[in-house]
Amino acid sequence: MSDHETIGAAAGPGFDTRTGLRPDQKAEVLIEALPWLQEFAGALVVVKYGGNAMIDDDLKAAFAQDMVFLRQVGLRPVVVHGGGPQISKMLDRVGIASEFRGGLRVTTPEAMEVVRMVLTGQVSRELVGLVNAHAPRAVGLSGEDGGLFGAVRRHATVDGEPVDVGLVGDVVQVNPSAVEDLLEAGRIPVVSTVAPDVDDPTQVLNVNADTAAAALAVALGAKKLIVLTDVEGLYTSWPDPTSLVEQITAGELATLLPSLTSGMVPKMEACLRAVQGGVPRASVIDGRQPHSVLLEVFTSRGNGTMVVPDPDPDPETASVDA
Ligand SMILES: Nc1ncnc2c1ncn2[C@@H]1O[C@H](COP(=O)(O)OP(=O)(O)O)[C@@H](O)[C@H]1O
Ligand SMILES: CC(=O)N[C@@H](CCC(=O)OP(=O)(O)O)C(=O)O
Repeated sequence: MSDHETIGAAAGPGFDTRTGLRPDQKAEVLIEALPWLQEFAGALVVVKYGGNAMIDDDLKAAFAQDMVFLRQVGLRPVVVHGGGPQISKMLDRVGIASEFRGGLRVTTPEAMEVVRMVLTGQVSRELVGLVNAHAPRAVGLSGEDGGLFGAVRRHATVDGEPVDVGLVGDVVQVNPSAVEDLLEAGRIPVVSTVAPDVDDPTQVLNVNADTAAAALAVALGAKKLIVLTDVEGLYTSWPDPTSLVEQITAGELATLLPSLTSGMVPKMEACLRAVQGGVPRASVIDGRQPHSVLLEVFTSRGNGTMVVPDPDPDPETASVDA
């Protein structure tokens, strides 16, 4: 008899040796989801899946299963994926060094070819395949498809000084109809973040995936933006574990932003832009936790850091916080 079977025999009839839960505990987990299933019925949720959270095959498969679960229970998930580490690995293989300034990859024309190839030809394909292993719903598209994104060259600054980051873009136009058509057809769109330059549409630009996810969430009128990364959330004084932030208002985040560094800058800027653009909630969660998206959407505690709008100064029109 295995350890689990021994525990199961002691725990009584109906004990699930696979999950380690008694029937009443299982029922409790399902019932906890009920108010959230009601709250999110039909909701459009943009989920940004960062390359650093694609750590192993089991985690990626669990993420794909979560997307199918969301769609199956009536939400409308849209995946925007990153792939920073995967791009760096491929650049290394072809002998091109990776350099970041202000959290953005310095993108030469040679690097841009690799960025486009890895995002649309490798990372997107893998995610689409993993989702479709559960249900044939995923369709991959990039910012180039159906006029989804238009971008302008980013004029980046570091410590107030202008820096040249090359072929890096900021999304300034979103035509979400291609994504909406897919959602209407019951699909799960999987979006890669390369975008044509609006000033020269034959030129594609490398858009940070956090930034693109925020622009898409605003354009689609999403109910929530969820950003998966490889830390628990935002720390006000990184890496002090006691400084993890559970909830922060847009105003507080705007004040904190100048003190943030590296990958957290585009991530928190994206959450701020999303909330300022009308998305009611933007959360940064730990993608290293299997099924972190399900836990975020369907449990009372959620996890990570949630960015919320500033409180309404007029108590007459202020709504009760969900
Ligand atoms: N204040 C902070 N709070 C949390 N993480 C931070 C902070 N400052 C820097 N980081 C770093 O930012 C990283 C996440 O950004 P990034 O590597 O770009 O992730 P992703 O690939 O998910 O977009 C974390 O792994 C952490 O090392
Ligand atoms: C301009 C810029 O930095 N683009 C990113 C695009 C991919 C991305 O954002 O991936 P993550 O979400 O995994 O970081 C890059 O080249 O790495």
